[in-house]
Amino acid sequence: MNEAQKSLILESSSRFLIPQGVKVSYGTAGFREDASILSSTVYRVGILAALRSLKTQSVIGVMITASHNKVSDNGVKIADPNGGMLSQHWEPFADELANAPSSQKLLQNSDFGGSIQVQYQQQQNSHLSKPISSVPSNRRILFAACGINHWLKFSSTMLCWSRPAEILLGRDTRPSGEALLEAARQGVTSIVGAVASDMGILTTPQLHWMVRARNKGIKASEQDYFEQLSNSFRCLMDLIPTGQSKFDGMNDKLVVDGANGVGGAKLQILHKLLNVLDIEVRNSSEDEGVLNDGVGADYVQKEKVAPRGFGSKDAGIRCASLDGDADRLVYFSVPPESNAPIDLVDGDKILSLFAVFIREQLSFLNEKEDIKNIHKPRLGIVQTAYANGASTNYLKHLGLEVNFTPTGVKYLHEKAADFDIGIYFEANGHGTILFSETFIEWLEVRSNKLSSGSKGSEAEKAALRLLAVSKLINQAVGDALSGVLLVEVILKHMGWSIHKWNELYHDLPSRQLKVKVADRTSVVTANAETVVVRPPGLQDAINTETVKYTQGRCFVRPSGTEDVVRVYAEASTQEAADTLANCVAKLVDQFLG
Ligand SMILES: CC(=O)N[C@H]1[C@@H](OP(=O)(O)O)O[C@H](CO)[C@@H](O)[C@@H]1O
Ligand SMILES: [Mg+2]
Repeated sequence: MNEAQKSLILESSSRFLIPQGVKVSYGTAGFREDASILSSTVYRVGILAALRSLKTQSVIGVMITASHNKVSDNGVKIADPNGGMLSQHWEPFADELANAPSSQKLLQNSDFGGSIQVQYQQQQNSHLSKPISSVPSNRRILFAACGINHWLKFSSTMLCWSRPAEILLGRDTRPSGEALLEAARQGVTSIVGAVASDMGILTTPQLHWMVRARNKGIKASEQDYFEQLSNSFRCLMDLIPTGQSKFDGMNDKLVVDGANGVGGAKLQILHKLLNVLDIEVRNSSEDEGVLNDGVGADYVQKEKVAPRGFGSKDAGIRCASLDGDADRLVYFSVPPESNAPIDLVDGDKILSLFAVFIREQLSFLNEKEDIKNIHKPRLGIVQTAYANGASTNYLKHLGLEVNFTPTGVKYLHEKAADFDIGIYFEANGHGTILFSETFIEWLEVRSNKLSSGSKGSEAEKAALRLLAVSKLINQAVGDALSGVLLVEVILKHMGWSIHKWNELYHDLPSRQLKVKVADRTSVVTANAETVVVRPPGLQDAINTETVKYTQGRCFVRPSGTEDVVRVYAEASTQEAADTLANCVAKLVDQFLG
């Protein structure tokens, strides 16, 4: 590392001293802590993002948000070149940088130039080289993260990279966001030549969308985002079968809970642009309420109650709730009696609605004899063990391929990318539909052919609908705004009310509990977290309990975001699900307490 670079990092890092005794970890949602201790972490993530940008020679994103956490928390995560989550290989490096105890240590950990030299020497003297385990651990991580051939192209100083680092910065509405964004900016610009662009207050999915668009060389401003969503939405509206534009016994109105966060205000902008939907936004950041306090998708889904500002006056109206950074979405309807539980339409049911619609379009496309043997697009569904068993049964009965991954969007997203069309959702409402590049190309060719041969045919409309869905639904991450628009247009297409939609299947009663244990990492699971392999004996004990219940299913796993072991149980009645969950929670306590 040259002297100018060294002094730049030393000088800027002295403004962001690491708090004593705090150790942070880059989890499923990046770094998330009380906002008051985060500035050095965010500054260092800025450095990491610039290094990631140099390594990938692409635009990288940094989002300052703590999603559905309380307003005094904040967090930071990196968006990779494809708009997805930071590559898992780099997570340990994020931890090393964020936890480096001093500026000198930080300097060593950011020393790409040094790494290149070591790497280069190893390559040149491979018969003499030291075993990799003798290389300092931060360097080993870099080696794992970066292909050797790639490194060899560069000299020992990062100033020789062909394209300077470029980072897009975004934040949600938290009061701590502005200062933390400034910390991120200073981190980025402490790498020579790196450029940070402040994109302002955004939803998390907007920032991810912009990063993906920039790297694909397409228009990437917030206005472009709104235009792409509204144009593809209008296209889908125009393709609704005639005579299908009225809901089945339901008025047109949608009321959205914005969690007092960023999503409400952004939805208002979309709403104005669209001018065709009847949407009322409550709990917008412009209102009085506190972010995520008795509002938002996480609260509604976990507590199964209506958010603040909603009550029996809304009975019969279609309602939806976004989380604090608008990457989660659930629907619900409020009962006429004030203390009855709400009808929750969760991520599993949004997934099912999308699957029914996509499957219908694919069947229109496949109807034509001439393509039967040419290409059969593969539709794949991805869920986690938290998906309600009734949803999985429903999807399998439709003949769909259902896959399971561990909890965490990065796993679901990765699996969904294996298909021509991959639909993934967590029960909590985070999910999207991925279209492979080859499938999009195939669709474009096919819709062109159909428009010259059989214009106006169902097959042509199906191809156009699928193309519009691929533009409407965020291809980078789950996005509550594009999710709302897709749900709304599919309900119109089907002529379904929220009640009809909710009747697709009936959820099995379920219960989630948290158990505090001495060390949650002593629970090790396998098979997409459905089986405990350590401590020995715990899974057998869970099995013995679970078989006592009709339709019983139960699993435990250590949380990735809280210091607890989570217990999930399902059974044919609520009482049985509660009892099963409580018994298994006791077992967890006995084995690990
Ligand atoms: C049961 C549950 O809802 N788990 C959530 C929660 O993860 P845990 O690892 O369970 O703490 O936060 C993750 C990040 O937001 C989200 O992806 C996941 O679905
Ligand atoms: Mg969120």
